[in-house]
Amino acid sequence: MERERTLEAVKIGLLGLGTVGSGVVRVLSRNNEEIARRAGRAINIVRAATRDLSVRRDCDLGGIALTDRAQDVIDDPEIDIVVELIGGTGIAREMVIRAIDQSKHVVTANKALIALHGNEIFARASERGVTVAFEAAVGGGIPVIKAIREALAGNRIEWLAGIINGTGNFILSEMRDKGRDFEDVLSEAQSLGYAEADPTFDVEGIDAAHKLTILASIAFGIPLQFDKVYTEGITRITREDVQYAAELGYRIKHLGIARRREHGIELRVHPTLIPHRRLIANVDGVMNAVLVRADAVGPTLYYGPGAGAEPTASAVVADLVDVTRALTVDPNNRVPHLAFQPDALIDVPVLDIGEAVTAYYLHLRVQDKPGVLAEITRILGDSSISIEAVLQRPPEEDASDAAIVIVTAPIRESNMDEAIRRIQDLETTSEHVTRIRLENLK
Ligand SMILES: NC(=O)C1=CN([C@@H]2O[C@H](COP(=O)(O)OP(=O)(O)OC[C@H]3O[C@@H](n4cnc5c(N)ncnc54)[C@H](O)[C@@H]3O)[C@@H](O)[C@H]2O)C=CC1
Ligand SMILES: N[C@@H](CC=O)C(=O)O
Ligand code: NA
Repeated sequence: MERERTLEAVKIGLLGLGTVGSGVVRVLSRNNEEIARRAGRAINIVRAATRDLSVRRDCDLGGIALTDRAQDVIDDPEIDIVVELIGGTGIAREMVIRAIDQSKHVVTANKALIALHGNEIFARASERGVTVAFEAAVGGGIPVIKAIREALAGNRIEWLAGIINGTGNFILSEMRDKGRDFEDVLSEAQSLGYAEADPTFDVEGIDAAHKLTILASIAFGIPLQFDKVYTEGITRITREDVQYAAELGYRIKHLGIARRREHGIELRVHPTLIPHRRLIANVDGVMNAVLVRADAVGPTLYYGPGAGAEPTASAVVADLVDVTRALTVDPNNRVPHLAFQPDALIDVPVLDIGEAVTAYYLHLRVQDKPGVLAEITRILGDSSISIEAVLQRPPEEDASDAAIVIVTAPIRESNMDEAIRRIQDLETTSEHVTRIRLENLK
């Protein structure tokens, strides 16, 4: 009580008053007292920047001074902590570096910025003795960065797999459960504030790849390496594949997977079949989940809203509380940005996707003739690929070809590439073989 009365409020400068920025203003104002009791002093936003001053906002600004010049917020000598909620890697990067150079702490929700420029930003922050906190950058409101970085610090992490894009999971869930169209659900995700400014980042897997880059770094103690992530989005998933997967006992989810292997690390983002009984297969809508397998604790699962104004604000405000406590108690006693001490990061190679080992779902159309399946199984056998299940559909009325769906045992991706090439070359098969990776996640 004594401390709360004697310490001055921490002064925050906010960059961006869109979906997340407005959420932060609302949460900080509504829970002000509770937050001060946790942080040891009040946390007040005193100045905010937005690109267009005339736009209507979803929050009451109270006494917050407004500007359209982000640099004015940073250069204000009163500001202790800068919150970056503009997004992108242009002005956002410039402003974060400007804040660090003025020895100001930064809180950001910007995964693109951390994945692409985090190595540079954290090095600079460490030199200046400031913190750049980024809990909101992965899994929105789920405290997954904190969990991996702090609560699993006694473990050797073996792998993690996550549904880490709320927009994409919302689209897949609505398409499967309600038969809605892709474009229609995407528009709804945009109006709910879930999607990125450029929604191709969500649907082409780039946003998930940004997040996987960050998760892999804090899980394995490796530098951030976005350019090494193999990335596929959700745009080519068809209703038929969703149905066939269901008949075989699987759900299709868009996953980011980071796995430690003997000679390196797999980093991949793609649609994935998961047995329908797994908890993570039942994570729907805007919810995200990250499953982490570590040696001491075993499997742990982190679940919650992956996007949206207040869930994301929840993570931003938690970071503000953390930074405020560090300022108040002991500025030198900080958790390292990437969980491991900066000089202890190890540059373990990231494996090419051809070296990934996973099971597969294959869907192809074949001429309705005897012996076709035998030819396909021979080719798979030549590449040492075992078959676990087969679904055959008779041709639809008037059609001369029929669908075959095959589930294989785990195999190296390069073996599967070769087998698919040979299957596509057969005269009896249609040119395109759909391949979706399958993970048991045990
Ligand atoms: N929307 C969500 O659910 C989540 C978003 N994020 C991240 O949070 C960040 C912000 O996202 P949103 O709030 O959704 O974006 P938004 O587009 O709703 O808001 C961006 C804000 O930045 C302002 N802005 C743009 N350029 C500016 C400039 N030059 N100077 C000052 N202000 C400028 C805009 O006026 C707007 O107020 C992004 O990095 C995003 O990836 C992270 C987790 C969830
Ligand atoms: N566009 C992102 C927002 C949160 O990170 C998503 O949909 O997950
Ligand atoms: Na988070």
